[in-house]
Amino acid sequence: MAMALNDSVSANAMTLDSLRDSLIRQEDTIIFALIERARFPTNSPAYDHSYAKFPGYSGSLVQFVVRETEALLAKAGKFTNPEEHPFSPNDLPPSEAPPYNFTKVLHPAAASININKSIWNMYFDKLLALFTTPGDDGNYASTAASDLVCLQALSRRIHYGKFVAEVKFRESPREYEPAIRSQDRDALMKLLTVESVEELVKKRVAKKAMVFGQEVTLDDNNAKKGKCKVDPSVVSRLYAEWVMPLTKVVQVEYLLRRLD
Ligand SMILES: C=C(O[C@@H]1C=C(C(=O)O)C=C[C@H]1O)C(=O)O
Repeated sequence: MAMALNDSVSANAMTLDSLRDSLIRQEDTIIFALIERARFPTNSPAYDHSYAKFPGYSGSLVQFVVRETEALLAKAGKFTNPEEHPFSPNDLPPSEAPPYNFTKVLHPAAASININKSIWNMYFDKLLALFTTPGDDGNYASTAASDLVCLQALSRRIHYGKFVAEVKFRESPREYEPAIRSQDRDALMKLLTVESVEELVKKRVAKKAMVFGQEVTLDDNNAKKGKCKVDPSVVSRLYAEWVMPLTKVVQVEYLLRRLD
């Protein structure tokens, strides 16, 4: 069973297997988020800087929604959890919630790693066009809210690389230490890569997209063998080209600082 890392039991029992279970569960979250976003057409005005002017703000509607939503969630304490990473880190108010003592698993340098800019660019410049249909139905605010759910799910999964790297380091510090001391990114990348696991992930996410994206009917004879709500090959490509490589970038960035 996948448990949140802020559970003290799981912090003690944190293993590569338990982290991989969590990554597997997060696949469901990501795929359902994509399915929800795919209900809307591309709705390009949401991303157009000249579409609207919100008072005191310059930028696209989606940037406005992300910044304002994150500001609210920051006040409510969301980003005090080391699993969460904001997309607008420079504009955030402090938490107004009582502090929670999250179990300290990571090296303190982890806090300086946030690759959401790369995730943002990947999502808007590459992924979005692959799983939405061209068109405009005017639902820009709901579309932007759906985008943020996708971005947050992807970000959480990709930044989980910090915890994966920590466990890999703890399991074999003597293998990692020389590469960390010589700040050798390529050697670290090689050490932490497990191709057999990556192959399974690609196949499993395609299968999940097929299962989760089916039309469910009570009459099996009439079951529509139609299109999936999100193309399984796009989900597999998302993981192969972006999610897993970015997770590994986070792992390398974390390990480079692990002995600071
Ligand atoms: C996350 C891990 O590290 C690497 C990244 C993977 C991923 O992002 O799914 C899978 C295998 C590894 O190459 C892991 O070993 O589970």
